[in-house]
Amino acid sequence: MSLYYEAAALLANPDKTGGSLKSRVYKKKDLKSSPAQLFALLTESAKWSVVLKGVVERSGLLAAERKLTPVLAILLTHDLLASKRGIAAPTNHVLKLALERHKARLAAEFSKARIQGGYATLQALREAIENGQLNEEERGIQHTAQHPRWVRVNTLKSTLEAQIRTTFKDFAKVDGLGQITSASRGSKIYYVDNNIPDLLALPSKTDLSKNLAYLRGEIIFQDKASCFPAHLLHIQPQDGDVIDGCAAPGNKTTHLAAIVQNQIHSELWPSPPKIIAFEKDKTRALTLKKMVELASAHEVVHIKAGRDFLASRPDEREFANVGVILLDPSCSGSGIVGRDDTTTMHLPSATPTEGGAANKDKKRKRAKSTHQPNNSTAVINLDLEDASAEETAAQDRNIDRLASLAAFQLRILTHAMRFPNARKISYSTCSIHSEENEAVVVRALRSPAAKENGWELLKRQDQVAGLRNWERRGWLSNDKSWDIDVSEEEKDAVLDACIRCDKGTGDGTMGFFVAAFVRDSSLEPEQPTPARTKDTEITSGGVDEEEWNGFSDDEDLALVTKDNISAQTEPSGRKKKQRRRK
Ligand SMILES: C[S@@+](CC[C@H](N)C(=O)[O-])C[C@H]1O[C@@H](n2cnc3c(N)ncnc32)[C@H](O)[C@@H]1O
Repeated sequence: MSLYYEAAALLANPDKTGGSLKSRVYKKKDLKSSPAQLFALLTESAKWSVVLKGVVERSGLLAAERKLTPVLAILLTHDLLASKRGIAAPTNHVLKLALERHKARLAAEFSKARIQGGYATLQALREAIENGQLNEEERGIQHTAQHPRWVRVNTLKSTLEAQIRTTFKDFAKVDGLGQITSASRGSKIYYVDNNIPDLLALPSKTDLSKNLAYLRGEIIFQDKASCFPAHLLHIQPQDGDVIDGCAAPGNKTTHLAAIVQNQIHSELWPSPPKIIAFEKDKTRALTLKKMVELASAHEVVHIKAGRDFLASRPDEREFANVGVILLDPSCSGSGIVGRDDTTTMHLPSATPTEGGAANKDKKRKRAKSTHQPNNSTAVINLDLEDASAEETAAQDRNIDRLASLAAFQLRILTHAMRFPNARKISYSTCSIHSEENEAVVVRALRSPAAKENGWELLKRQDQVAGLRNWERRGWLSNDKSWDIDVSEEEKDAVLDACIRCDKGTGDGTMGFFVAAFVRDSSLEPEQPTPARTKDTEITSGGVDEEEWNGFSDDEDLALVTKDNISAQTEPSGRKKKQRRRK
């Protein structure tokens, strides 16, 4: 099989092998071509596909050459037009012959696209592609603002000042984010964010992956929007313990830990607080553990590996001092922007005649994949590395999927509302769909859990300064997303309390949503009732031990035991005293 057929087969992935593109290429046993050559061909072609898609479409290549698929067309035109080596096949190879027949037309279309895009030379176009500065629009290639590389300084290990003095000593400070999003490759500049403390923006392709500060966990790559939930909770010493209900890979958990740790020396803090981090998926819990340890958050964070937050009992003694809950549940991921370790292959559509009945019988060979040849917006999204993302980007807006995600998100939110001493909850998603966002918030407010326990939305005027001033508030992505009877006044109040980040804006964030709930302070919380013996058995030692499938030194179990002991010996006046201080 030629290099190109092998590459196309790897993309089509008919066996549905999991993992990143890199692991699929390098782990495949029976390859004829070299894995390095295959990986380079696929990733480079994907980068260039933003330009090559239009070139192939305008040349009529797919209509004329029936043996070509959209993927093969991109791979071959890449090597023909953009690679110094040319097409890696013998002169008489059927694919090479097919491309050679259209070489003049393809080259002309390629030059036209380059000139229309404003690139005087091929080298200039190459640099723009390397920098990810091109975006596909209907009529050609366009420049696009770059998504910054956001870096949160982990104050558990370092300070903003120390990082500026060391890691970023060769970088110049700029006053506007615009200078970061329009910076050219390799620019050594940084911008200190004015909404979130200890957050820096750097030009998109700044590679810090081998930097010591990153490897030591002193800095963490975290999108600005993803820092909103922990900041919005505005945790105070008297708030008690914190639950992170959906924790892996741990960006928000470690952010919470940094916030809590900064205040730990406060006299107001009645006892060392803990952050209880639930993660249902055992594999992701391992990533969480690594991240927590690297960030030096392990003294504060107690990981509940493989544990479902929905199965937790709010009235367990262990949670008696939980005053704050952060919920960042699984969502459609529709707000995610391409990470540096992802790439997209844009596929050319076939000619208008291709989908016609006459052609249907011709049984043309087309690689099976997520794309359809006649879909002009067809893309294949590729994870290059086996990185652990907060969420996986959604391919489409599937109504049924949104409805089931929204039902799960509502369940998790209303479950949190039943923790007897909880006073603050944040709810966030990296989705742009209001079905998963504003609609979940309204339904939660209407739920018995909210009404019985006196939960209401944290109004904009009561939000922490950096987020009160944030201009992007809630909105409805479509009228049907909110099929609840809500007065205009109520709707305005809800939308104003909700915070949005939109992708592709000058804010340089991903698409994101967050809202916070607070408890009506006139309602005295119920004293937590000790869980019955049977329930204790269900949620502690015995079952955990059976289910445990992760770390060998079972710190979760140790914690449960310790907490149970401390709960039993804790003076009962402590919680009352704390509440009086509020
Ligand atoms: C969006 S991700 C969380 C990202 C994380 N908050 C961060 O900032 O790094 C959602 C996580 O919740 C986990 N999850 C989903 N349902 C859960 C449940 N019922 N209990 C605990 N974890 C859950 C998923 O496995 C996934 O790792």
